[in-house]
Amino acid sequence: MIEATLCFPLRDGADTGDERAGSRDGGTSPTEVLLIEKRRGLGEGWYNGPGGKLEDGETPRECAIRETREEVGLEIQPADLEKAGELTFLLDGEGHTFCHVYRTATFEGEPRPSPEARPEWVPIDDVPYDRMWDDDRLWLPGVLEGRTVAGEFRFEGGEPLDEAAFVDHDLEWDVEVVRER
Ligand SMILES: Nc1[nH]c(=O)nc2c1ncn2[C@H]1C[C@H](O)[C@@H](COP(=O)(O)OP(=O)(O)OP(=O)(O)O)O1
Repeated sequence: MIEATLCFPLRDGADTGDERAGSRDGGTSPTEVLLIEKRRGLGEGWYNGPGGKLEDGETPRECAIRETREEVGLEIQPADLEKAGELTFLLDGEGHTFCHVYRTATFEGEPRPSPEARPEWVPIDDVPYDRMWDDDRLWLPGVLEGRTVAGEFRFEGGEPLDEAAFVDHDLEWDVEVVRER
């Protein structure tokens, strides 16, 4: 099974233009999430968080930090990355991808585009679910509210995964084991 990551940087919309846009202000909830429009590979043309596949010898946390740096140019410290979910994507009954989901409200830098990704801050209340993977509308709202999730999502119809049909799912919320990793 492919092991991959997704990372969702969060900020208060009022911080727009601030160098330290990522730091939370006195505990207020973030209002915007940094999504990317994926320019190539799996899910091309759709919105998602920065992320990608683990490289040899890399931990999921290291992968999420590297992919976020490579795709949108933000720097994240390992301790600032909060584990928010573990998602299993099955294709035709077989494990296809295991995805570690992270979020962070603390990072350095300003998002910039790369060959893989065009970054865009979007209001948490206005995430473009109609331009994302079909499963995202089921788990991303809770992740953006600060919850943890474990999910299994079944696709059918053969490779590639992004052309298969999403058929059903199981979700478990507020999962302690997810938060610990
Ligand atoms: N059903 C799904 N819902 C979702 O939100 N993200 C998914 C998903 N299935 C896969 N992903 C994400 C996880 C991971 O961040 C990414 C994997 O895509 P990659 O960018 O690693 O793949 P590519 O085929 O583009 O790889 P490269 O050729 O190595 O760039 O897609």
